[in-house]
Amino acid sequence: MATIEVTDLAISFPLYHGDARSLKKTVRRSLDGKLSGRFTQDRRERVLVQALKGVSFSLQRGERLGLIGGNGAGKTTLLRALAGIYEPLEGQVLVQGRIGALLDTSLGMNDDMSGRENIRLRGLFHALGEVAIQEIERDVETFADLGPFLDLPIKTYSSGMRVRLAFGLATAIMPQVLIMDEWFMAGDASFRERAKQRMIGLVEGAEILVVSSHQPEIMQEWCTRLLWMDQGRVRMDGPTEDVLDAYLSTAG
Ligand SMILES: Nc1ncnc2c1ncn2[C@@H]1O[C@H](COP(=O)(O)OP(=O)(O)OP(=O)(O)O)[C@@H](O)[C@H]1O
Repeated sequence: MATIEVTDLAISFPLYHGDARSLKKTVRRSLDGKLSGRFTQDRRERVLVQALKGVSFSLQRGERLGLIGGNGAGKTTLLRALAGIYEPLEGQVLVQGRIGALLDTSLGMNDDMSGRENIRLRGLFHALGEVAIQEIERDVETFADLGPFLDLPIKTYSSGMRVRLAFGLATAIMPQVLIMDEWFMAGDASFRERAKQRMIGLVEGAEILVVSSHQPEIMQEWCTRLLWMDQGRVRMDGPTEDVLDAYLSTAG
């Protein structure tokens, strides 16, 4: 059964810079000699940006969680930590269930191969047999609706075409936990409607969705619960309408 358990998660990034000493000085000067809550230093005196700090929550089967918050709040870092791309510096991320991550359209794709070849490659990666691979190929072909482009190298695709293929693929081999950036809900209205139908199918199968978005309408449409991220911390966690009301009233 799919579950997510995040406990006291902290992630930070060292600030490498051409002139690290002057960067450190600038940070220090601007903070009146002290490092603020968002910046720390490690033992090697490198300046670190605290992308996430003290983040805890758990998700059960069937929950659709939205991440909201301003620029740099930590949403992308949290999605990447859930997908296993970033290792926690402190705390724990426990994800049970097969993960599908829609964070980057080039993730797991070979640019020189055609859409069809990429579909087959994904099937082989998941150790599927020929019959199952053919089924996925038909399914993604119909969903992505790329016409003759399906047999051309994906480096010839527009960004919207890549999204269609990546979305189709990630949802064809059913993940139990779907982790997604709002970028993937881009595309024309008819694609969004079909993507929504497919997502509803996934979530109604009692799996978990975690999605990041700046758009309140997307949150209302897709999520049952919101996590409001602010400066790398969870500012509020609750039902979509409650958190959205509080967030929008602060944003003014
Ligand atoms: N690879 C990186 N190197 C250094 N700092 C980073 C890196 N990735 C993120 N950060 C920092 O971590 C913090 C959180 O960034 P993150 O991208 O998670 O925010 P976000 O909420 O997704 O923002 P946005 O809505 O603008 O995309 C920011 O202060 C950012 O500068």
